[in-house]
Amino acid sequence: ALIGKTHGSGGEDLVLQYVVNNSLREHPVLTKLRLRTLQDQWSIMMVSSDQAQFMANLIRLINATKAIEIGMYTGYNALSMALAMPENGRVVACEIQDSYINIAKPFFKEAGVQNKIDIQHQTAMKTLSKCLCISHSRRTHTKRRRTVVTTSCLDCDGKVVNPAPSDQTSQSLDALNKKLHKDQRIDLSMLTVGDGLTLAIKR
Ligand SMILES: C[S@@+](CC[C@H](N)C(=O)[O-])C[C@H]1O[C@@H](n2cnc3c(N)ncnc32)[C@H](O)[C@@H]1O
Repeated sequence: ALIGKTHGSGGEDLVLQYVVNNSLREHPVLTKLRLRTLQDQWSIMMVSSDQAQFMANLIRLINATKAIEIGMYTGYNALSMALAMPENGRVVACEIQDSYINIAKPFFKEAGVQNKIDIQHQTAMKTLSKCLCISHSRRTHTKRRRTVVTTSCLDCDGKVVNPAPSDQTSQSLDALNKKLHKDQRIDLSMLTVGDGLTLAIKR
């Protein structure tokens, strides 16, 4: 089965199939988690494996020791990032649905990274306000580190390209993409991997 996904041609995308066949290196526990997640009726929400691998490599590249996962679902991306981090690395992962958290937990344990993932069963707003508040108060004491914010930018079916007036999700995503494009405080890249990935790098 095709592991990557795109907004459009999906399983018929031979180039994507080639990319996945020739670059994916999936940890065995990630494979198990992916197969478990595919049994869920909302598995379309899962991050694509090639996108998660890219984010893990980004973590290695900038030696990140902190990541915040907003909406972890069954935890594929959170686990992938935790595996890419050193022992002192921490992924704060929030999720509002406890059924998804319950799926994720045994896989985090099996991969031996449960101590690196701080699961927060609460809304993104609560997690973000807590994390950003802490990082702001620490900024005066520590050396400035590179901050990379990544967001999903295309949604899984590409509706953001021409969002219907009634489609609030795609309208909001489109508004965010346009806002980031104008924001001179960041360097920006929008990638078409998975459901689309924006890299916003604080200047
Ligand atoms: C697209 S899925 C995320 C996929 C996930 N990153 C992965 O690795 O497969 C979005 C998730 O966000 C959760 N969610 C939605 N609204 C939320 C909120 N306000 N706060 C926290 N989580 C939320 C949903 O329950 C869902 O599990």
